[in-house]
Amino acid sequence: MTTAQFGKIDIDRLHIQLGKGKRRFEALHDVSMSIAPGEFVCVLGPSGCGKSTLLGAVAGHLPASEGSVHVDDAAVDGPHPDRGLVFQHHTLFPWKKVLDNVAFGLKMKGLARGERHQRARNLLKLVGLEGFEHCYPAHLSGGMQQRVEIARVLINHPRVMLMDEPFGALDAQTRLKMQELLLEVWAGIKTTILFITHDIDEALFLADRILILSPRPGRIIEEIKLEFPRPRGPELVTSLQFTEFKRHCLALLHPEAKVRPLERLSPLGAPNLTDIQFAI
Ligand SMILES: Nc1ncnc2c1ncn2[C@@H]1O[C@H](COP(=O)(O)OP(=O)(O)OP(=O)(O)O)[C@@H](O)[C@H]1O
Repeated sequence: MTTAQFGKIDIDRLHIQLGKGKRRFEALHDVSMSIAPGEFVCVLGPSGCGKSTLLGAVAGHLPASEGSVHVDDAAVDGPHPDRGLVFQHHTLFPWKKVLDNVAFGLKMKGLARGERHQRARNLLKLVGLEGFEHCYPAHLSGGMQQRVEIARVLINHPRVMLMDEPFGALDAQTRLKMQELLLEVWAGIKTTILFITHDIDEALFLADRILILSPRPGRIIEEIKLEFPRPRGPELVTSLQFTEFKRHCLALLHPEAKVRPLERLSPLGAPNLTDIQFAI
């Protein structure tokens, strides 16, 4: 596993207002956080709380109303290929073959055809799509299209990957496979990942740290550090610690369910059964 040098994100007292005139409202309120190079951070929060807005601010698509966003100490003031975006719905060019979709970023940089195709092939291998270089996106499954998306972003060697519910449209089994694939790829390249999801299990499985946002206007209400050992596999989701953390997240995100948050999450590797008194 490599150690990342780049991809530090600093968000300082960020406020974002959206809409115009009387419809103007605050989407994010006083959000501050720092993400270390190579860290995997997931953001969870209720629908409409501003998760995509936060991602949009780091991407440079949405200006701060107050506060700032820095990546590697440079102020974010617009989009940059150093910050790659992956969405739920793919943005592949339907008229281009897989290889040309992935190589597109390098074409923009002026690299020769042979070089860009070679790099695209390497990345397609990394995401398990060797042999599909000459297919058109429409001939691939949803999971395969998301693999192409990931390769397409990785070809720019981004310092930061911004992922907005990238697996939200996939069936449960494909989603799990994609999560494992993403962890494998990330372990190799160690780019910083900021990942938005609605799915508590997904966040717990993937992240080093989870940030939970309040309902609109979004602000950080809790930060959960996860030290589940890596590499992580499907058995993790059935462990006692995983369940504890899941119940804790549920309590914060779905107060109507009256799941009580744990006062103290038991330390990883040392489950304490007396902690599992989830009064409902
Ligand atoms: N361009 C815009 N103009 C006005 N309102 C907007 C705009 N974009 C988003 N909103 C509103 O801002 C709020 C935050 O939106 P955002 O998409 O960031 O939330 P989210 O947490 O990602 O939601 P979801 O989980 O449902 O995708 C929502 O209430 C949304 O309706």
